[in-house]
Amino acid sequence: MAEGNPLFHVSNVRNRLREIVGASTNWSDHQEAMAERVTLLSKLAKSQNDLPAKRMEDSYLEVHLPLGSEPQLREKYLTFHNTVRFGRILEDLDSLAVLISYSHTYNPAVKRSPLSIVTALVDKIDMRQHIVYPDCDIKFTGHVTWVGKTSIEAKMHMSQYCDGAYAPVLDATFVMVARDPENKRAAFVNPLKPVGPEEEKLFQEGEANKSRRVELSTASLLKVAPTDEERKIVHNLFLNTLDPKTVSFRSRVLPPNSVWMEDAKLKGLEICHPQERNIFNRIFGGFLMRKAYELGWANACSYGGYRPSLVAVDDILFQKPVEIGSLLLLSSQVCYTQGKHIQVRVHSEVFDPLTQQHNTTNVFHFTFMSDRDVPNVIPKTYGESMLYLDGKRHFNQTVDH
Ligand SMILES: CCCCCC(=O)SCCNC(=O)CCNC(=O)[C@H](O)C(C)(C)COP(=O)(O)OP(=O)(O)OC[C@H]1O[C@@H](n2cnc3c(N)ncnc32)[C@H](O)[C@@H]1OP(=O)(O)O
Repeated sequence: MAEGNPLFHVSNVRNRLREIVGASTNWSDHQEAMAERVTLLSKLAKSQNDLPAKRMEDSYLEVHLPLGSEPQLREKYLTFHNTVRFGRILEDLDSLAVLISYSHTYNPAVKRSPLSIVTALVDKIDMRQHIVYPDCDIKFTGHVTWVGKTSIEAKMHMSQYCDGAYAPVLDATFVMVARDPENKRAAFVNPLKPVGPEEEKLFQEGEANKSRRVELSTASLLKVAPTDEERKIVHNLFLNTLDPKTVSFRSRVLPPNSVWMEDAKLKGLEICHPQERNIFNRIFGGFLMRKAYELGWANACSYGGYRPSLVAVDDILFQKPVEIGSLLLLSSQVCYTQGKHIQVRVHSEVFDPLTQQHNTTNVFHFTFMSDRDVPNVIPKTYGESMLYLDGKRHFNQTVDH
């Protein structure tokens, strides 16, 4: 990518974002800052054709996280076991994806961007290396790889400096969505013009990713019945749990080396304080990912009896924004296992104690690996069987066989 593109220190990314949208630094000023943003409505493009096409290099960014050369940064990123907190990396990736999207939509004629860019989906994060060292410098790079009318795909890479060179750690693909200044309606983003065969390929992959997402959501088990093969799997799991001593569909016995799914849950609660807000005064997506990841990790750890490593993250869906002040209920479930692998789903919802209403805000999928084979997780109910199949689908998608 082009040389001379901006290079940021990780701690400057969020300051830069605040400047771009004119966000308040104090919670007490947030209403005033929001009122100012409303005046930017007239700056929105009426159609995508009114916006100049951008190139991939226009959004290319490099961000440094100098864990090796700035030891004072380390504390925030350190686990008890002297590795890097992956939840913190998720926060950095989220901020970077937003800054990349703002770089793509940058308009030198306006001081503040009228767009509110939010995270819609973490399509996937592939780990190329399982251990991240807390005392070596980290570098993130990334740029826009595809755009729709109001959505943007950004790909990012993280690498770590070891033995004289940067070695790849992970590749991440995020989908961001542009909204109006009040974050109420979708807003157009600049078209993207790929240059050369390499960029064409990235763009085509982005197009294919979009079609794949549509296909997956059409085949969702929340909408349609499982396939024939999946039905057989569920029926076999059911048959394996029937008590051979009784002629009954009701007496269920846990097979050896197995755990009922209902016993493989871990739950948590977050009170969403203003400190965790994003530049649009909603809860920061990276914070939600960190909390969900840590709960999912703790569940996988207690399930497998060993500290697991992360293999992949896929399909983190941000369905609804989380308002400041919400009670956020997080619920993690081991939903599929295979050999050393543990597939965990974390569901988060806001609960309104006054109306007693629950609303799903996010669903997260994480694949972990233990150092030894783990017990098989077994569904008992039909609903659990669907979670099991969904977990299996996610597992097959992320882990190479
Ligand atoms: C430091 C700063 C951090 C700031 C970042 C954050 O923290 S953000 C905080 C975390 N994220 C959030 O709070 C977002 C919560 N989710 C939402 O508000 C909403 O679900 C949403 C705005 C993302 C999407 O809403 P809708 O589905 O109603 O939007 P709409 O139908 O208008 O679609 C707008 C565009 O988004 C695309 N789109 C929507 N959902 C998508 C998905 N799951 N995967 C891919 N693309 C998706 C559509 O194809 C369309 O693109 P095209 O028009 O191109 O076809």
